[in-house]
Amino acid sequence: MPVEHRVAARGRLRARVVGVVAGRVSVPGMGQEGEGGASGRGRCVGWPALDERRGPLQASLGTLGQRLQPGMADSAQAQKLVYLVTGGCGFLGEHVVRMLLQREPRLGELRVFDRHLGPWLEELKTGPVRVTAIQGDVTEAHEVAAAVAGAHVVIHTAGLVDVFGRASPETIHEVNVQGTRNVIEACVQTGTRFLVYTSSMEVVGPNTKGHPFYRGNEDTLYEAVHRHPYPCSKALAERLVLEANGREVHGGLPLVTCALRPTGIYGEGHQIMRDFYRQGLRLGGWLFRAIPASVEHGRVYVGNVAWMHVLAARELERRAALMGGQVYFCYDGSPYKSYEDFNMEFLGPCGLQLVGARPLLPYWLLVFLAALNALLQWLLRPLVLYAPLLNPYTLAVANTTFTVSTDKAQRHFGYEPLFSWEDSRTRTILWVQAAGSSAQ
Ligand SMILES: NC(=O)C1=CN([C@@H]2O[C@H](COP(=O)(O)OP(=O)(O)OC[C@H]3O[C@@H](n4cnc5c(N)ncnc54)[C@H](O)[C@@H]3O)[C@@H](O)[C@H]2O)C=CC1
Ligand SMILES: C[C@@H](CO)CCC[C@@H](C)[C@H]1CC[C@H]2[C@@H]3[C@H](O)CC4=CC(=O)CC[C@]4(C)[C@H]3CC[C@]12C
Repeated sequence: MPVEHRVAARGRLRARVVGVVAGRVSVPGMGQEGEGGASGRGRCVGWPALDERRGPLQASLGTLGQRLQPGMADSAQAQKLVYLVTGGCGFLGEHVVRMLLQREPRLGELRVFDRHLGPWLEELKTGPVRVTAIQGDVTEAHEVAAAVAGAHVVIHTAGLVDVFGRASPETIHEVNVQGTRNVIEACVQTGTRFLVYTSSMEVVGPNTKGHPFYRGNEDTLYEAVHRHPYPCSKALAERLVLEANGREVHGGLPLVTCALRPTGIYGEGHQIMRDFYRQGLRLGGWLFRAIPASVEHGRVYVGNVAWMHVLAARELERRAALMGGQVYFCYDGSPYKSYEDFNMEFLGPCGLQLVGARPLLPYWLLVFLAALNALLQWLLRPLVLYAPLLNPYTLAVANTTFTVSTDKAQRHFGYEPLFSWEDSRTRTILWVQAAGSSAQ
């Protein structure tokens, strides 16, 4: 039976903590290189500047937890640490949570914060590490503060990933930008010193002009201009995180932050891959090529993205001067291919075929269909949510080369992919097969 625990502070209801093994929320106590970054400091057309929106976090810590000891002192290296993963029940978040439990020896308590808690969290509570499930919303500053209080490290993956028009631009901004601001302010107020933010390749591009980004790295010059609410929000949030590096947190020590920028993530739990599989099954085993095979789209395996988060979080203290305020693309040995050809690496062994060596429809017709979908979405909005995969934005992303080639994470914090391409491929195929058959 999960224990339900409500954390009260300042007389208000805080985030719901579900299943705290020992019924306790806070266990506090612990502690630039010139590389600039592939722009990402781009412009968001039609979006407000950072400071035009909400002010700083208002919530106080109230009675929550003990006061933090500043920093993780050398003498306390063996000390067990408290980690918080926001969005810990999402596609990437679940992998980060499991990776931490498997590969972080200093982990003493793992707080999993999400708007929607997954039932799989229950199975984690029998292990040696205390797993604290916290149902909360990153847009609620007091809920975030309650969850952060006493944590040594925050991995902030929570976000609204929507490029299909399901959510309003305001909601995307609220979750991705204000939510991130709340996380930063909570760190500052509680004395939490280490923050790893899950950014995105979308912070850089593809831009609105469709310029290719061909095997670029964090220093590649690129004109980052965004119009879509999702990349705009990720770019603004990333900037907040990087600018917060060096801020004094409660206790007097500096906040150390970095941002990881995955390209398109794939692997177990990837819903769009599963949707393509089901669509192929419905079409009798066929998928139809829409994008030229020559357009390269960057992809990275979820297990390696999770591993990169764990390593970055671990090394942030020791290598604060080098890593603080830095951005890192997420990369591994996944091959450079078009979006559709890459998907076929998994869908092919599951019995699907991609028809056509070249796109079956002329590009202008795809542009027309994407625009039609956008129009239908707008017309139908008062009645029903129409949000197909194809729209002008997704077409532009899928049809513009964007791949990375870098070793910055290896140089800065010793990252090597944990999973080879063969492992990543096999794991993903097994998951697609299982996810597909469970849908039958
Ligand atoms: N999926 C991809 O290909 C890529 C994702 N990313 C980033 O990685 C992060 C994770 O993305 P995914 O795992 O793919 O998405 P996801 O949708 O599977 O996971 C996001 C999680 O955040 C939670 N969440 C959303 N709004 C929340 C709120 N207001 N309060 C608390 N929790 C909230 C959701 O419930 C979900 O569990 C996001 O920040 C996204 O921008 C970056 C690059 C590529
Ligand atoms: C034109 C269609 C023909 O089959 C294919 C449409 C595919 C699109 C739905 C995807 C193509 C590229 C994807 C995006 C990309 O991987 C980068 C992303 C990074 C993120 O941070 C979030 C997800 C995404 C925007 C991802 C979303 C789906 C695509 C647009």
